[in-house]
Amino acid sequence: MMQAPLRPGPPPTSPGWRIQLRDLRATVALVWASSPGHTAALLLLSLLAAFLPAATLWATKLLIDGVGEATTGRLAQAGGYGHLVLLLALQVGIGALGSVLGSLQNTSRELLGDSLQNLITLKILRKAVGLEVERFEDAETYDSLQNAYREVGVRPLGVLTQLISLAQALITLVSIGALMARLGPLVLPLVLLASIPGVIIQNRFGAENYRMLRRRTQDARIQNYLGSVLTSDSLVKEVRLFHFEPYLLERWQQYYRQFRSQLVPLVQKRNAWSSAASLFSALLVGVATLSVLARAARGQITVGDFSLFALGISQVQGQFGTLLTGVSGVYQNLLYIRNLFEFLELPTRDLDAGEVWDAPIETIEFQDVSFHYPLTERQVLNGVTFTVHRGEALALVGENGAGKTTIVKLLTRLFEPTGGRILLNGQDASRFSARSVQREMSIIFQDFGQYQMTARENVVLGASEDAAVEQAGARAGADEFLRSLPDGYDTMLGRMFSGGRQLSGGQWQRLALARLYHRDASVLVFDEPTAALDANAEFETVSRLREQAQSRITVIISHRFSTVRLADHIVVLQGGVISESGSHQELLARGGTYAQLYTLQASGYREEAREPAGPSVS
Ligand SMILES: Nc1ncnc2c1ncn2[C@@H]1O[C@H](COP(=O)(O)OP(=O)(O)OP(=O)(O)O)[C@@H](O)[C@H]1O
Repeated sequence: MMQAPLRPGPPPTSPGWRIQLRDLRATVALVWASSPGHTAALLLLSLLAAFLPAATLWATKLLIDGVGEATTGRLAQAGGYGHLVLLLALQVGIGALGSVLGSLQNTSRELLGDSLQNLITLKILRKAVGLEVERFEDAETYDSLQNAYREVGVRPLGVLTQLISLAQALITLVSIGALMARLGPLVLPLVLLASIPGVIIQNRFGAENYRMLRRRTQDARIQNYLGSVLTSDSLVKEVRLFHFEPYLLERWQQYYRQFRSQLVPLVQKRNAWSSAASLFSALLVGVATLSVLARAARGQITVGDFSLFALGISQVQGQFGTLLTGVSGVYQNLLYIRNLFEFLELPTRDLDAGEVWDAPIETIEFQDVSFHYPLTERQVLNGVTFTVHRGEALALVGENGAGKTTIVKLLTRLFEPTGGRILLNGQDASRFSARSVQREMSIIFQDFGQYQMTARENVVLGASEDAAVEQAGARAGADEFLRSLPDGYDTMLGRMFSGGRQLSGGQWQRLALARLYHRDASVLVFDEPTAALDANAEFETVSRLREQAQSRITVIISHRFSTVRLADHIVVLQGGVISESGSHQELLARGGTYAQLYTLQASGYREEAREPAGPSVS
């Protein structure tokens, strides 16, 4: 059965002409900015080349007329043999000039395309850096990013090339048209008319193709995801073990079949209409040829004139087609480029806006903080109030989805509260720039990064290097295994690149801890710090953490009560509301949720310890 897409794709959009005009200007400016020299060169060379077809036709006509005279014994009238050779040289010269111009044009276009691709990719990456973290959890942003990337390579250069082709076609058409006008008043209009149906068909189906692709964006993303699950190194074990492959493959194919069912009628219809247009065109060209033949029969034109007509038809049709499709091609390219601009126009957050915070954080105070994620209504935090001082460890406890990580996201200024205030050393945090506050914080997230880079890069993350790298490694209990790697801290990690050493889950986590310690921050945040560590390692890590937290504020999120109990202050969250708070002893004495959960987990350990046959906790 066909699976419904997760969400419907974005509707096809046709921006108004004002937007199109603005995009056109922006595109030309973008191309120019990427390489002014190559853009100017391409423009000049193309305009020069636009005169060549007419020049070739005229030279050919003169040569054929000359040859005609010569072969009928009137060489002297043709200007003599020398003149014929001169005409031939002219024709060959024009051809040679055409090749030189063409080659220079190609060079400029290729280099311009490369600079442009680089500039746009850089713009996209810079944009992504400035986007709100929330955007990355939003499917639409992903679509937008994917659409933007798809357009990087060809579209903007396509617009410029088409604009140049338009000018080029106009020049060529006017110059050849002037030559053809000599063959009778009807010839040129008939030949031009013959080009119109083909162009109309091309436009109509081009627009339909665009709409189909845009509708498909979301499906293509799901299909890509399915493919990536099938080829992922981190998922391969689970996928094999659960025999997930047939289902994934089938779904992947379903998306393809759905796309195919739209593609087939489109291709068939387009080709049927195209052949009808060709027939019509051939008919009109036939009529035009008849009128020229009639003139020839009356002796009103020369053989050269007829050759001009015969060779000129395809030129005129080609250039007229370029002229008509050029306009719609620019229009269509601009539709695609809108995807790029849509992404580049997404609002960014200025992380440096506000006063600069440059002191250690001594107290953090949540005052009646509430929060709902952007684009959602549901309050995930409600009236959250607590204070934590330097030297203290705060633990956040609660079931999945209670709001623990959200508190951390607010604390670390990835998001701003929608209600209430967060005070740092008694001052409203929102006054200060997010980046300057973040400098005082170090964090290890539940889903911390495993960067496919060297161990050293994993620890310093671009910060200037010093001896503190090894110190941080030692504090995280990672120094020993990192030193034992082939190149020590400079060993490439992960499987993605050749020569990379894969670490175990616990080792990666220790490396992330080293990263956390490496930043000399006054607030340390541990979101599930010990999830991938064994019991010994957990005890070691948590004890070390307590030792090192004396002059800092430590915030710990954990489901393990053995970790939580070490905190000075424990906040229990239920559905985004604090249900109780206090020290471990206070909460136990209170006999509330915390006490119940603690007793439950502790009894689990005791049971296991008593029962030798049961699973051991090692
Ligand atoms: N980006 C988001 N957009 C909308 N809702 C979100 C987003 N992230 C989290 N939520 C919702 O906010 C609530 C709190 O999530 P949060 O991640 O803070 O929980 P948690 O207590 O850390 O859970 P866990 O123990 O599973 O990590 C959940 O109901 C979750 O569905």
